[in-house]
Amino acid sequence: MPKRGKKQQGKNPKRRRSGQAPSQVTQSESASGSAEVQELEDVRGQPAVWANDRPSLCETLPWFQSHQGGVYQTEKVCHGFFLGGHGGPRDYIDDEIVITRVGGDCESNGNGAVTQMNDQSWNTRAVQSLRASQESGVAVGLIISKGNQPIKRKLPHELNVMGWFRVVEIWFENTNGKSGARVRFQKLDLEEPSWWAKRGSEDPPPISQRNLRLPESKICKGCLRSSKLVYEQGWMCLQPKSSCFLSGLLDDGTAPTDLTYDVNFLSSREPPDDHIKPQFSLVPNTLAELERFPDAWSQKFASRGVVCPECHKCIARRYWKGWMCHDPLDDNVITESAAPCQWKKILDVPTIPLKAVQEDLNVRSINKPVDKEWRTHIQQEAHSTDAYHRMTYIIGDVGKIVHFRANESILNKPKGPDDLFQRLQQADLGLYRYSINTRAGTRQLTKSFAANFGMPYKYVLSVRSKGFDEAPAEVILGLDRLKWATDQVAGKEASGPNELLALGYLEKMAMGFHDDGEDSLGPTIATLSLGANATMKFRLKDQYFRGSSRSHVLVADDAVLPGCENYEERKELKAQRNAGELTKDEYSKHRMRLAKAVTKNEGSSLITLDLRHGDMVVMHGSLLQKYYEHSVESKGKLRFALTSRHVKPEMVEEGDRVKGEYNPAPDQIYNGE
Ligand SMILES: O=C(O)CCC(=O)C(=O)O
Ligand SMILES: [Fe+2]
Repeated sequence: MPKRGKKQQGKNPKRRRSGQAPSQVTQSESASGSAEVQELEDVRGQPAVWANDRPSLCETLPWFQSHQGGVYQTEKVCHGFFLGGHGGPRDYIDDEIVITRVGGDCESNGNGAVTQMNDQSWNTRAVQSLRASQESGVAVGLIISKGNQPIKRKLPHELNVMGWFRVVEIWFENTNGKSGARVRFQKLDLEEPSWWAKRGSEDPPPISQRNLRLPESKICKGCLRSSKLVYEQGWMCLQPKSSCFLSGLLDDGTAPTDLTYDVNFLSSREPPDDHIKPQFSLVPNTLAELERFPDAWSQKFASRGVVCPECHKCIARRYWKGWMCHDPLDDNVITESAAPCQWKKILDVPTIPLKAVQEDLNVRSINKPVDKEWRTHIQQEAHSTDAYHRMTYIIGDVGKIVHFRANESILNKPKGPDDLFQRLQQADLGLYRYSINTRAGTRQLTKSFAANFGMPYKYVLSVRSKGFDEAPAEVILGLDRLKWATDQVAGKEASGPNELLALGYLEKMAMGFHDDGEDSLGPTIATLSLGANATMKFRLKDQYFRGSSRSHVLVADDAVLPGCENYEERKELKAQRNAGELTKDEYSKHRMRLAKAVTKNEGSSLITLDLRHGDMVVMHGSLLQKYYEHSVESKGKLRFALTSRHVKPEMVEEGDRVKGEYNPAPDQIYNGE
C-alpha cells in the first residue's frame, strides 16, 4: 500500500523530460489503413494559455472543466472542446477551420484509435450542446493536444489553447455502420493570425479583401430538410433520422465509404458576426481578483488554478499557500526547458477566526443520523460525559462507528479544539493536493490538501511522510486526542495509531466516497474535526450494494449487509442456501436475477453524521473498510481534519518504520476532558 502513490503516477509514453528531442514526425493511419509518416511543421506563435496535464487545465480554465471527454458544457451549452491525439478519418485542421467528430459513444482500441459504438443523433448530449452554442451565438474555446495528428504541426506544449471558435456546421456521416456527428468550427476572429499557422506564413488577408463564400446546400426530396454539400463525391442528405440519410450516390442507394471534402466546403467562411461571443475570458484572471480580495484566500475562487503571468502555463492550486509554476513536488512534471519558470505566488494567509467559518454553532442539523429504512438493523447506543456525548452505531458483525460529539465546555480549554484550530492555521504543515486516479479512470487532484505524518500512508508518497519526531506540535496534540478516542473504542491493548493524515479543506472542498484501506491498516481509524462543520456519510460499496459488479459479475463474497438492495430477499435466499435447500447454481441464478433488477444508480447513505468543531469519529472493524465507504463534505470556509490510523509495519519499508514511533510522555496523554 505505501508504494501505491508512486504506481499511481500515470505513465504517459508521449511525455518527455528536458533534454530529450521533441518528436519531429508523427505516424498516422491513412484512410486506406497504411501507416504514413508525416513531417511536422513549426508554428509561428505561442498559445495564450497552455497546460502540461488535464487536471491543471481543468482546474484553471472556467470554460473547460471536463476531466474526461472532449466537450465541456454548462446548462446544455458547449463552451470548450478538446482535440485529442488521433483524429478519425476526415478530421481536418487548417489555420481557421477545424472539422472533427463530436466524440462520445466511442471505445478506444488502446492505440488512440476509436470506434463508434452507438448511433449519434441530434439528441446526443454533446451534439445538443454544440447546437445550442451555434444557435445562441456562444463561442467555443478549442484546446489541442500535442499528439494531435490532423494539425500536422509541432505543437509547443502538451495541451494548447487554440482560441475562440464558432460552430458553423453540424452534420452526420456513417462511421462503421453508425451515424456519427461531425462539427465544423470556424475561428471567431479571422483577422488575427493563428499562432498554430506555419512558421513564416503570411498574415491572413483582412475580411474586406476576402471573397467569403458559403457552402452550397440542397433540400432533400425525401425529408424536405436542407443539408450542405460537404463531400466531393456529391450531395447527400445528412440528416441522421431520415430514411434518405446518406443515400443516393451509389447505384444500390448507399454512400461511398471513402469520402473526401468538397474544396468549396473547406474554403467557405461565414461572415463575421458580432453577436457571437464567448461567455468567459479565454485566459482567466484569478490573480487580479485575488489582488482585489486579499482576504479571500480560503474561498472557492481562490482554490482554482491561475495562468502563469510569465510563461502562460495553467497552474493548479496544489499548495495550501499558493501556486508554483515549476512544482518540485509534482512527479509528473514535464520540464520544457533547462531553466524552468520560477514564478510563484505565495498568499498571505491571515488567521481566520472560528466564528467566521461556522454558522449555526449550536444547532445540529441532522438529528436522525441513521436512515429510516435501516434503523432496525443498526444498533444505537448513547453515552454522555461532561466532555462528549458519545453515539455508537453498530453494524452487526462488521464493525461500529463511534461519534464523540464535543460539548461546548471543552472547546476553549488550553490545547483544546479552539486553540488547535488557530494554531493549525499558523503551523507549516506542508499541505499539498496530490494527484490520484479516479474511478472514472481519469487523474485528478484531491479536493482537499493533505500532509502525512508518521508511517507512510496510501496516496501520499513515503518520502513525503514526515516522522512524528519532525511533526509540528499541533499534529502531535491532535494525535494525543486521537489516541485517547482509539483506546476508548478498541481498548488500550489494541495497536495504537502510528500514522496521522492532516487534511485542509477550503470552501466547498470535499472528500468523495472511499475506504481507508482494509489490508494495510489495523481495524481502528480515528478522526478529529476542526473549524467548519462537515457532513460525513457512510454507505455500502457499489458491488455489495448490488450484489454484483455493474457488468453483472457476482461478488465472490456474498455479503448481505444493511444498505444493500433487496436485503430481505437476499437474506432469505442465503439462509436457504446455507440450509442446503438451494444448489449452488440455483442460488447463483437467483442472485443474478436480483442483481440485474437493481435500477438505482447508486446506494444511498446509511449513516449521516453532522461533524462539528472538536468532534471525533472512530471507525472500528476492518470489515467496515472492506464493505463500506465514507465521504466528507466540508460546509464552511475552512476546516481541518486529523485522522490517525495504525499502518501495519510489514506493509512499510523497514527504514520508514521509525517514522511512526509515538510514545507520549505521561503529561502529554489526553484524558478525555
Ligand atoms: O475529513 C475528514 O473528516 C475525514 C477524511 C477521511 O475520510 C480520510 O482522511 O480518509
Ligand atoms: Fe477516510
